[in-house]
Amino acid sequence: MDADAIEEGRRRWQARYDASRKREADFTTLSGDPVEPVYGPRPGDAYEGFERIGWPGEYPFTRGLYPTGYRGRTWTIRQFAGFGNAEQTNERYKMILSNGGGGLSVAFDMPTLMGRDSDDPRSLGEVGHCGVAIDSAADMEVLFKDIPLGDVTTSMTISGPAVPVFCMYLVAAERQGVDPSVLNGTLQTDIFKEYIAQKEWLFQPEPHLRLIGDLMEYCAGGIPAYKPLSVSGYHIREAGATAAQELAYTLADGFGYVELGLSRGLDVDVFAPGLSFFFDAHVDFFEEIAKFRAARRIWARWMRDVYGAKSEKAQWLRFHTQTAGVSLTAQQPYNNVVRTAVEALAAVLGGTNSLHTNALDETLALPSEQAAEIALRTQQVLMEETGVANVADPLGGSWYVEQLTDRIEADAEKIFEQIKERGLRAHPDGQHPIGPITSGILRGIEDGWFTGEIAESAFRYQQSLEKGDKKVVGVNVHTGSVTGDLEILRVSHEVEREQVRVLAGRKSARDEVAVRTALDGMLAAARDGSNMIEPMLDAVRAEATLGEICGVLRDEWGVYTEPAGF
Ligand SMILES: CC(C)(COP(=O)(O)OP(=O)(O)OC[C@H]1O[C@@H](n2cnc3c(N)ncnc32)[C@H](O)[C@@H]1OP(=O)(O)O)[C@@H](O)C(=O)NCCC(=O)NCCSC(=O)CCC(=O)O
Repeated sequence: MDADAIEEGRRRWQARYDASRKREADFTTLSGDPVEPVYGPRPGDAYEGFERIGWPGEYPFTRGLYPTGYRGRTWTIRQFAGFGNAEQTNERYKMILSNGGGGLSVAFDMPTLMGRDSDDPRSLGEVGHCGVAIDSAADMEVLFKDIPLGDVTTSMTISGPAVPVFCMYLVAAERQGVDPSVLNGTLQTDIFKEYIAQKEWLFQPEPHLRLIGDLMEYCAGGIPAYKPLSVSGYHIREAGATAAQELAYTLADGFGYVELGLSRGLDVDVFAPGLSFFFDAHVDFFEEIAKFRAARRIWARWMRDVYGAKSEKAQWLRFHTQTAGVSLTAQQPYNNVVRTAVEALAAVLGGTNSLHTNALDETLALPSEQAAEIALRTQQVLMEETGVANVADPLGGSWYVEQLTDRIEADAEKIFEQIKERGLRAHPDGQHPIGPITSGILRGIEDGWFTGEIAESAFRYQQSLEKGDKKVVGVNVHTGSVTGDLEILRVSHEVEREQVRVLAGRKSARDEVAVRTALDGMLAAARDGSNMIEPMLDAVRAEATLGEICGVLRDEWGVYTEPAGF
């Protein structure tokens, strides 16, 4: 790009920056010297390929979504939390919010993630262990007791039974007297990544996609700020994918949901802002920063050029980041604080919108209160002390980071081509039921391609670790240690007994006829193809449990069994 065009861009950025609201904060270095909100080429310098980098707040958004960067608003500190029953988790949320957490993020226990009630025999031993147990709207009410749902953004990490859980959240809001249309938050809902990596699905992909389409339609129509999908690379990466695979599979999944919305006749400029993303921040500092920058650029280009999005918000890739659980070690666990800080810094330099920092004890158990506090404080040290929120995309223009960004983007584009080819193998006539990328994803799930590719990458990394080419402190290098064991959080099995007892009480107190009638209404909608959200809300209002709702649908749609692969 020639020097004049760069200057014109700088003037455009400056005008938008001047017109934007900024935080009341001291934007100088520790020594008191002023810093600019963003840096670019020196005036008069040309820069080849600058259109790929650009200025913060404008297409292709490589440098961030806002002209102000974090001067307008810092990232949301959103710590993923949940354990035991709704009451215990509610206390943890109040602790997080009173200590400066900016939003909530619900971790559910395994039975809830699989759409089972706490009294289901398959739930035995798992209730309240890896997250909070939620059986019905009554639990959801307790979970958010004294937390005004209209004022706090809440993320819920659940995909298989995401839609009934969303209905419970809506009913909890109704019972607080909050108008559901003002709710703002995020539901994970990303079923593609369940088949690819996380493995917590309920049905075959098609009925899941139908439910997701219903949800997108419902939110686009009535809850404009709510994000019904958090397209997740985190679990794909944690399963062993490379940075480029994480990026490409996740963005492809996102394209799949866009194709789903379009196939339902929805307006891309209306529903696309409801798609958000969730990435891993692994320990290779610069590669991660490049990955985040490439993510925004690729998404904006595809949304504009392939799917016809005209509004900026529909071209924006907004993302949450979690530091890499898989990088933490049980050996010398205090070192995990350092790893997490480095990973969190990469997320921030990559312009994350929201961030979770892992606790140092997470390889061993759910975080203790002390470990959870250190994780929270890690973000606050970055935000308040280091000056990283002063300048937008401070690594923009670094030869290394720009080349890494280009390389990861090119790698991702190659993977999109492979996915499209798989789609064409499934539909050689080019007649795709939802869209070309979706066909490729479904084919890749069916024939085990994604899982195979991820397993290959995981295997290669493990080999290099075992050969000592890659090093992990405390594991294959610097293994001697004088630090003692950690106190870890243990969730008592008493929680399970109590949850089952409370559930039995609620079931005996409800109007059984109302429950049956509502479940029948939901089944009728499942059969006649109409939008299922309203009838599901009725079932939830009648205190039908998660297991009952999912049970009706399992009976109707069947369950999914993964094909064996070698
Ligand atoms: C979009 C995100 C990513 C973030 O939403 P947030 O509300 O926190 O932030 P945001 O949208 O960026 O910002 C809030 C509002 O401020 C505005 N805003 C932000 N920065 C601004 C700036 N500089 N100038 C002007 N406005 C600005 C935004 O446009 C938005 O307003 P408007 O709303 O008006 O636009 C959302 O989807 C989210 O919260 N995701 C979290 C997902 C999550 O927690 N997942 C946990 C998975 S945990 C998991 O899977 C477990 C893994 C494991 O451990 O196993």
